[in-house]
Amino acid sequence: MKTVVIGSGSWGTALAQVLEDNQRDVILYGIEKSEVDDINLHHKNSKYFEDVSINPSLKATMDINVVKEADVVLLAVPTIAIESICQQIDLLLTKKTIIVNVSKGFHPTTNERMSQVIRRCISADHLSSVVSLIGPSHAEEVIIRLLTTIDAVSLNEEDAIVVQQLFSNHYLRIYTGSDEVGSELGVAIKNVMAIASGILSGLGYQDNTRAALITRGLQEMIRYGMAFGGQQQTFMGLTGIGDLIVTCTSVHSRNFSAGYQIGKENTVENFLKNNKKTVEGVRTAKIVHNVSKANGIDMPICEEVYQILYEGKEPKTCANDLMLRELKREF
Ligand SMILES: NC(=O)C1=CN([C@@H]2O[C@H](COP(=O)(O)OP(=O)(O)OC[C@H]3O[C@@H](n4cnc5c(N)ncnc54)[C@H](OP(=O)(O)O)[C@@H]3O)[C@@H](O)[C@H]2O)C=CC1
Ligand SMILES: O=C(CO)COP(=O)(O)O
Repeated sequence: MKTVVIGSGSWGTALAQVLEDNQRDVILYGIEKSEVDDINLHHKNSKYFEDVSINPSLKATMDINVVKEADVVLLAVPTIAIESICQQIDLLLTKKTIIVNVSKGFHPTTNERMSQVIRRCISADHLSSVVSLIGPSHAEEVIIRLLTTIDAVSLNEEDAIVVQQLFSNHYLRIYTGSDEVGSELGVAIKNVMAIASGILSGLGYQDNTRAALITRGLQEMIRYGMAFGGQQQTFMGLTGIGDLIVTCTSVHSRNFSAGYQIGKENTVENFLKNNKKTVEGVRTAKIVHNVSKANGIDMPICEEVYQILYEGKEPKTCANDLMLRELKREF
């Protein structure tokens, strides 16, 4: 079974190495010559992993035609690039292919989940199914083979099992799941919560506050997810509380780090001016704001993050406003 991993960034490189470690037939496609050369010539991807050595058998290419022979194509690009990469590869695919999504967020203008974008852009003749490989997993840890568990979520159980078998090994354990809506909404919205968690840390709040944020943030994720047909149980799993914990508590998280800077400076200004990293929660905050308003879903934490990112509200004021909302029962 031939797999092409598209995107030679942090997550694409780490997942391609998993397949190479598993002695699968895999090639990594990238658009950035320096990253591709670094992998092929130095067995490193220094831009993302400094001096970590990667499996020397892993090969990268800048030739997109490699997808022509693929049985599985894994898309490891930011959400904003998913539509264009799907349109590009649909012209090249020659058979029904399993498309693996690992991106966490929504289409920037249609608000679709990633599997919806993929199904819209890849023609039925070329698509076996979409499998989302998602859960608590920082690339920085997977690249050095630290123990990690994630889900292969698909409406097609057979293909979810194919992906589970392909990627599982002694340091990466894959579970399967079928709640596409709940899982994709969970991993998208947790990025907004991670920004909030970083903001609170930057403001100087500590363990009590973070526990409150994670617990009440999970309630918001459940409320939003169930409004669109997600199952409550899913939010208790790897794509819910699992991914929420890892991103709200880790310095590896770009969403947490972005929030930390914003909280520390008590303003979003410098972050918006200088950020070059993939911080998916920024766009997600806007989409969650629009969709929750349109559907009457109460998302107070997400709303304050939106106010900070898009309306210039001061982080300190947001934290105070959240605390002084009308008192109510927990459940
Ligand atoms: N990093 C992680 O730990 C995890 C990330 N994810 C998710 O995975 C997705 C990708 O993130 P991540 O790998 O971290 O991002 P990175 O920013 O590390 O890498 C993204 C890569 O995609 C490349 N790229 C952008 N557009 C295209 C395109 N049209 N065709 C081919 N390559 C393209 C970028 O190239 P260039 O550098 O030239 O822009 C870059 O190499 C995100 O949605 C993220 O939420 C999920 C779990 C873990
Ligand atoms: O999704 C992730 C971990 O599960 C990666 O988080 P960041 O995008 O915040 O780095």
